[in-house]
Amino acid sequence: MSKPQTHAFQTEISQLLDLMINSLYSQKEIFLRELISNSSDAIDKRRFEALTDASLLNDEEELAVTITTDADNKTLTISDNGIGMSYDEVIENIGTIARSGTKKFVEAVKNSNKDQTDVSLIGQFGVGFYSVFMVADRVSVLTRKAGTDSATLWESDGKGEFTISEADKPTIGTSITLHLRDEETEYLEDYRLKHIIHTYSEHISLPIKMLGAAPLDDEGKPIEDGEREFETVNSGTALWARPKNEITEEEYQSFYQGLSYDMQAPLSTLHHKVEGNMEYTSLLFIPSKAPFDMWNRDNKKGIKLYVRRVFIMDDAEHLMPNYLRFVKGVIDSQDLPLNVSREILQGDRDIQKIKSSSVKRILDELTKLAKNETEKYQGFWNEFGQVIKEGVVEDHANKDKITSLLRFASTHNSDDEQNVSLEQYISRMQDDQDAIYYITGESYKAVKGSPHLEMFTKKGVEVLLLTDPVDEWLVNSLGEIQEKSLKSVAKGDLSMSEEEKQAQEAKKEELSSVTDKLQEVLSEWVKEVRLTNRLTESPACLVADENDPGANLERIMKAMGQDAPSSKPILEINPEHALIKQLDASNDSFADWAQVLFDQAALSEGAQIKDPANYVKLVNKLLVA
Ligand SMILES: Nc1ncnc2c1ncn2[C@@H]1O[C@H](COP(=O)(O)OP(=O)(O)OP(=O)(O)O)[C@@H](O)[C@H]1O
Repeated sequence: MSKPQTHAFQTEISQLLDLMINSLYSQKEIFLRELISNSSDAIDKRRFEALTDASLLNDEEELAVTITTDADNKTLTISDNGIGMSYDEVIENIGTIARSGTKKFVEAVKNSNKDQTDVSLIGQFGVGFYSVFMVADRVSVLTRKAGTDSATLWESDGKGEFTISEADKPTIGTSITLHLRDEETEYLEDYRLKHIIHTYSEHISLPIKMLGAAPLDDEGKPIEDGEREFETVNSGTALWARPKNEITEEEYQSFYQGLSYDMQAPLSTLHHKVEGNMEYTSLLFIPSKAPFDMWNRDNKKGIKLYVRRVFIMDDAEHLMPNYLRFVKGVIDSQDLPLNVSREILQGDRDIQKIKSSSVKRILDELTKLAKNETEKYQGFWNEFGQVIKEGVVEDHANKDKITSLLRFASTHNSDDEQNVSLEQYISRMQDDQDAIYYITGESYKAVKGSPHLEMFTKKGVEVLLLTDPVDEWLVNSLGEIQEKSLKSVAKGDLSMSEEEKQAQEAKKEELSSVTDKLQEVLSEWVKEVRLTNRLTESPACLVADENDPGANLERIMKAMGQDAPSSKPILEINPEHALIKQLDASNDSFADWAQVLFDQAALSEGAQIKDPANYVKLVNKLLVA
């Protein structure tokens, strides 16, 4: 047998271990949940691989997680008969390759208070195994991969290095032994361990076994040396397979926590058993709070696929659309073949049907909440609204339903809460109003103060205030709602009454020398200069041509590192403003005034000006003139 080899932990893992050992003080018990969850994954994998290679599983063997303690040596051992790891896999999986979540986790813990939020991050970031160093000062992993004869022993005190060597192990699977710190011996107590298992791992669909009590003699006293038998301490069954009316709220909640690591109760629980041509069970949860990684569109989705109670795969992307990536749950099919692959799922008609029914259930539930429990729905919208908006673009079949779920901030309200539905907006529209008006921009403050709103405010016309990046795509995808189209207040022409048109024509004549000259000196920056009917207080504003992308979309595209087709805006001037009235095309400083006017118009809609230093110079020059 070869000599043990010593390896250094990868830097990020070292940092993580340092945090585990020195900074995390609360809820240390979750290390057990992490190990049980890894064991359960490993057993699922063995069962799955045995579907194509029957030699990997022997019918008599009961797949289980076993927990034993040794009080004299202060050790706790968690064993499973899962898939196991080869020598190379051990090196890779524990110690060498940091998961993508590791760095983020280290940063998140460093930035947070030392309270329980620290620890609740562990599961979410997928850095589970290393949590053992919160309670142990030495850990050994003995593992043998299914289908092989050789085993591997990994050992470490968590301080920078680990050793690895070839070893003997009579059975397939993994045993992890924790040498508990002196102050952590509570994890040798059966009642404590059972309590943790009930709290966190009750619904793992595998038996978790511990030694039962000593047998009793004829007088009912425990026989000290009597042989103790292993007993299953969790319910060990698939919760979703049980009849709905036999499942308590607490059971649903603890199952949800096992799936999501979210300590809060879910907003809604949807449990359905579908029978008939296609049989399946779905248990879906809508969380109350957004997970930290919701914005990562490549991230795992929360649906686990089972076939006849056999776990097939996690993050089954074909079961939930992207915009519902926050939904967690299980779908268990009676009909799919056990060897179903991702490729097969992609084109499978039954899967499509399961997916569309699941989406319908979730959207119906949200519609119900929006109608009957507005406060609860508002809480949901505040957490997940931005993601739901993606649905309008992504899911044409359900566009109407999703549209009715949308909520926006509006000039009708005095704060930035997104709580106005399109239906409400339409019900408040003025008699002669032909469009749903909106403005997009970087922040609530920027759009609320935008000069583009001046005339709308004066006329009492409501404008939706859109500041989420996705809104730009949303407004383009929405189309007509109750025969009303959406119109940006910062694009194209605004409709005018006959009277207004005539008044503007007259002014146009009067100011033609000014507009022509402005057009000439600003030709590098603007497409056109024209009189406005949008402004009441400001001298000028920039608008985009009807079919141009607009300043906000260009800004967002640039921020995303994409090439934004840049288009020149139209400068609109307010003939009633003193500054415009004073403009004299024959004045020597006309070009300076024109530049200041243009830059101001950009600034007031929250955009950046191209040459700020020049702007300051020009303003100062004009101030002292
Ligand atoms: N009991 C085990 N049997 C087989 N492989 C294991 C076992 N425990 C851990 N591993 C391997 O080590 C890897 C790292 O485990 P770790 O708990 O750090 O992260 P993870 O399980 O991938 O993420 P998460 O904690 O989010 O589930 C696992 O992905 C798995 O490949």
